[in-house]
Amino acid sequence: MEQGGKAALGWAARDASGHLSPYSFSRRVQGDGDVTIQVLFCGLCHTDLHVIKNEWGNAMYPVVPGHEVVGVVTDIGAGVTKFKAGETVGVGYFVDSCRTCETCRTGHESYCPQLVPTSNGVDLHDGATTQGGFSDAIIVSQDYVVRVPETLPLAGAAPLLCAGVTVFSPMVQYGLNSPGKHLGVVGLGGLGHVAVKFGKAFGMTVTVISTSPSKRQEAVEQLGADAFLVSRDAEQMKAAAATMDGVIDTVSAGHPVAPLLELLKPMGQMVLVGVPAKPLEVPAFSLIAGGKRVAGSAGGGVGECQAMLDFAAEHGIVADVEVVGMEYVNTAIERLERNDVRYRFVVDVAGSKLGVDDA
Ligand SMILES: NC(=O)c1ccc[n+]([C@@H]2O[C@H](COP(=O)([O-])OP(=O)(O)OC[C@H]3O[C@@H](n4cnc5c(N)ncnc54)[C@H](O)[C@@H]3O)[C@@H](O)[C@H]2O)c1
Ligand SMILES: [Zn+2]
Ligand SMILES: [Zn+2]
Repeated sequence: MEQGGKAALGWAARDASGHLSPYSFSRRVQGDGDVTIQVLFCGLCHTDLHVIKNEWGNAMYPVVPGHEVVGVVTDIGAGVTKFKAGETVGVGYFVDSCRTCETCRTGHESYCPQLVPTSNGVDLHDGATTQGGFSDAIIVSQDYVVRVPETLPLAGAAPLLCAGVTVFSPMVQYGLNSPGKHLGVVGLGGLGHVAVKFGKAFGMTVTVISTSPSKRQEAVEQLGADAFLVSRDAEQMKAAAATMDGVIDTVSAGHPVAPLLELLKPMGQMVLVGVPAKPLEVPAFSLIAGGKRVAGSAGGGVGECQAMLDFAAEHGIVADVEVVGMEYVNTAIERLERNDVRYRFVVDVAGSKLGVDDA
């Protein structure tokens, strides 16, 4: 903990149990170009779950999760021109990057080799572990903060900061945003349900591919999907073979990829955004026959995130959320783990008593 830091309160994971508890810690002092943000709402992304349970082997405990932050600017440092106190803003998966590499210079900051994740990252200023949005306030350089359009409900907007831009960015990059094209969305969770909404707003035909037949009705009737395929039903999958221009795969655990590649038209594009801990099996033949393409995609740049929020506001898109208090977060984590959420938990951080260090 650096000297002279700003006292902060949050909830942290101390070990791989998946359990969070109150944590008092210190944030860096607001510097030139920084904004101080009081956290209002913060979404619970499956990435938080992977990290706090150390499923990717990179947890630096204690970890305060949370990278789908909506808050209000309470203070600004010298030289801040983009934001004023009182404005509603968002912070997503990362809070800093090198600013000079090719990806930073071209607006693809999420691919910077020195990317600083909002939570469980290493602050370029002082080497401290970054602590995320499950806390009272966060201090971020203005260059990594976005404006939340006034018309968006705040709790529903929070998941857009990660889930939203993570699906929006590759959809735009791979041309999966043109009317009339057919998009497959695999996994109907936090990322997947927002992908369906963006796909429909782009004027596409959207098919959800899921292991849970029970999600059919909600996918079609509530989210507006055009069709629903049960991935374990070989006949349904066969009937849909070679019909899709793109498939976006949001699944968080190991699963067969070859049957999904069959859904693509020749030269179709699959985009992996889900991050199962173990490698996926991609048979060469499934790619070569039909000249299919598989890409990965991580988050999106700051400019893309702003464009996504503006598009969401224009089309009235927010995530479907279950808003909970911080005292419920451990139950929320357990429920997320068993896929029992429609479709994102969002913690009402400002409305919760964050408590004091119990360690
Ligand atoms: N690429 C990125 O930048 C990025 C950003 C955010 C999240 N992620 C990753 O994306 C994944 C999804 O995140 P989320 O927040 O939407 O999670 P989520 O838990 O809300 O949704 C995951 C979905 O996958 C489904 N699923 C889980 N196991 C499955 C299996 N074995 N077979 C088929 N379906 C299965 C679930 O039913 C659920 O619908 C996670 O791995 C997360 O870490 C990546
Ligand atoms: Zn995330
Ligand atoms: Zn960089």
